[in-house]
Amino acid sequence: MKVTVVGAGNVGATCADVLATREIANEIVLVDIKEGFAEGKALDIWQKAPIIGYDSRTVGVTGDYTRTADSDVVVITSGLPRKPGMSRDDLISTNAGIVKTVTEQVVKYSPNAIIIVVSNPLDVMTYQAHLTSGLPREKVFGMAGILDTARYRAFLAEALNVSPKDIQAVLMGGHGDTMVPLPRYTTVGGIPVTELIGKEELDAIVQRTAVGGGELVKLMGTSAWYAPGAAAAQMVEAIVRDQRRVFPVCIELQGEYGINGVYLGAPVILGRNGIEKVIELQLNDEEKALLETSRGHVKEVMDALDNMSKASA
Ligand SMILES: NC(=O)c1ccc[n+]([C@@H]2O[C@H](COP(=O)([O-])OP(=O)(O)OC[C@H]3O[C@@H](n4cnc5c(N)ncnc54)[C@H](O)[C@@H]3O)[C@@H](O)[C@H]2O)c1
Ligand SMILES: O=C(O)C[C@H](O)C(=O)O
Repeated sequence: MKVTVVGAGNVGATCADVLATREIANEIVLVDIKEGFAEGKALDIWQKAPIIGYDSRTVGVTGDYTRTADSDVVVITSGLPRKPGMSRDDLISTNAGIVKTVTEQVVKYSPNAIIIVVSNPLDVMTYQAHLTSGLPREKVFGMAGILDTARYRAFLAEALNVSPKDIQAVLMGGHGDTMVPLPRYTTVGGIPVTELIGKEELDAIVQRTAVGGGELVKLMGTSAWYAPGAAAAQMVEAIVRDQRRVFPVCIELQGEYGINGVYLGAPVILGRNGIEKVIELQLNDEEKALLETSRGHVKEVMDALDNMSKASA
């Protein structure tokens, strides 16, 4: 299997490193626009192979998409990360241009690839990749839900003093402060989380999760990369190994949850064909209201992207 990761910065290089270290693909191509940057990162990952013991080949290129030809999966991480004081939406004008150019090159050389978008603002950059590639929603979708649920699971594991491996959870909605927590569907080793933790503490964890990206931006001056890179690699793994994993993924809803034509996080089955199925949960009135708020916010930013595209046409 051949996997391309576009953007050899913090998230892209971490994703490529996890793909190589866990031998998820036998050939990994890292692409960046900065001269020599992807080549250096790929060489460094390859030189780690004898130490850790893996044989996935990593290759880096500067803007040479011929080297990415016939990739099975492409992960797009190119674009600016936010700085303290910024929202993800503030990145839209720069990153839309980058995601558009990159997607054009990706589909030119790998027309059959499945595309996973990571660049922010995530839901709208996934929409941009969909518009540019013309691919069906099953083959172009975004990574955010695995990261958001991982944060939630990590906070819960800390609060309950249990292994994060035993916490199962799902979140929905846009990747941002309007994400939709679903504590009703959170279990700890099969036990509903509400039996193990009080409402106040759980609400505080949900709130911390919603602003989890911002917490890290404040601490580091730029956004997170270890968990995001690993989350994108986990999606690649589900596809190349046809695992049919159940993950929350950013996908264009086409009537599910009563929503049409908006990119939002929802639980799906992920396998060899990309999105194998969108799972429709029975939401209660409170959850439906939260999802509607999230839909409204993402739709506004999608409309802003449409207006930008019209203005520049
Ligand atoms: N979806 C998520 O959950 C999530 C999580 C973390 C970060 N992100 C987003 O991912 C993006 C990357 O974050 P990062 O921390 O890796 O940033 P970074 O600055 O470390 O890396 C971005 C890389 O993209 C490259 N790049 C820019 N334009 C390019 C182009 N046209 N072609 C190829 N490469 C190009 C840059 O040279 C840089 O190396 C940001 O937009 C960030 O907000 C999303
Ligand atoms: O917070 C950010 O800007 C990056 C990413 O979306 C995250 O949640 O870590």
